[in-house]
Amino acid sequence: MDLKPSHASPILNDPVPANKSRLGIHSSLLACSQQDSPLSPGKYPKSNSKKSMGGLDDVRSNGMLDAMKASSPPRKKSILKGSSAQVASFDYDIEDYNLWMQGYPSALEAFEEIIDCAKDKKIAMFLDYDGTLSPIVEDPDCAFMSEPMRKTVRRVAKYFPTAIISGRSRDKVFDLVKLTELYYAGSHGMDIIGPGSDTMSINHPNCVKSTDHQGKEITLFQPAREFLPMIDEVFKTLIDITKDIEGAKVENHKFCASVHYRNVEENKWTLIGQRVHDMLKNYPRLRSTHGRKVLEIRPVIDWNKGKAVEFLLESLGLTDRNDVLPIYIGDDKTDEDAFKALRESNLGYGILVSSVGKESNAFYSLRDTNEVMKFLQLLVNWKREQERKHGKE
Ligand SMILES: O=P(O)(O)OC[C@H]1O[C@H](O[C@H]2O[C@H](CO)[C@@H](O)[C@H](O)[C@H]2O)[C@H](O)[C@@H](O)[C@@H]1O
Repeated sequence: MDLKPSHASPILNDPVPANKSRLGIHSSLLACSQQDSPLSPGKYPKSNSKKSMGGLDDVRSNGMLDAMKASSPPRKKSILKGSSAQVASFDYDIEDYNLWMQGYPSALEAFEEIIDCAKDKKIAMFLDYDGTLSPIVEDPDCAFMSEPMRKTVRRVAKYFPTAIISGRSRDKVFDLVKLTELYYAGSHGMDIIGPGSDTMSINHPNCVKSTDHQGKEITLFQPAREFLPMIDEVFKTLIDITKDIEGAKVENHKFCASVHYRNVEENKWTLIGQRVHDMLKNYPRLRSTHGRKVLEIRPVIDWNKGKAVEFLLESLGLTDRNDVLPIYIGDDKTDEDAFKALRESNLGYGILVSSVGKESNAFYSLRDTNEVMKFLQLLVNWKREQERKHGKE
């Protein structure tokens, strides 16, 4: 089966990715799409705040402050209709949200549609960590995964090749997830361990041999290895330049570093942004991206979560096949690279975890981590039933 679209994909130029480019996908996936969204281009801009801040300084004039403000919407007490979480409601108009859902249908409600596409295929599951498997909390060190979620992910991995792709360091995310049956990609995919141990070529320039926690020999894929000393240096500098800003927190994720401002007074956000921006002037080979109330400092290399998905699929022997359906679930801007990779290759589905309407390259949505768990459980139950029918259980 031809996995390429029948015409040049408009995806890159399309400002309304979720509705328009649904039309550009391969027919096997298209058959599963039930509706096109009536949303108009630019309906959900990345930022709600005013664009021009008067050009007072770099951070304001280059839009960095806007992005910082928009990076996680303010919470509000009202509960969204049908929401499965007590805290998953935000300061957004509910009608607007429901309209948005027409372009990004709930993966729970569209479950039949999804498994219809999956029934003759091998699902490969890719999961983000923060905001997807664990709810967003104030302290990044306390972003624990619930036991029911862990049990669910373990079951998912029993039936489908499953990888976690996180902005955290590989070690940190493993410490939080604690499941040996998964593949792990840390530092936004710049540190991958997994199927590679058996199939990754050690001759690849970015592969290195190492040992895991149990002393077992493994192969790591680390395309930003040369940046290790630079990130260490930058981590120390970031601690230094934020030490007088109450609530700021800096994390070292080995191939990238994070500066959190979730617990910083909003009137200090510009200051943080400005200092990070100034520091980066000394590091032209680094750049900053925005996560949820976090600035992420990372190497300027052509690598991201989307490339990591492609790499893992290849390492798993799952590329150039028409019987594979990758599904990526994530909540953050950095997950958009993975959604985009799947959308552009017409290979599989991105599912955005969000309680607010925002433009995305995902196909479907889930409101919160509870809905993620429900979706994963449905997949496992469906797969078990399939295997039972085919006499495997
Ligand atoms: O790719 P991810 O696994 O989603 O990691 C992205 C960032 O996640 C963490 O920060 C976010 O979650 C924290 C805990 O809920 C929250 O306090 C913070 O505001 C969020 O930005 C992690 O600490 C970052 O280093 C990751 O880059």
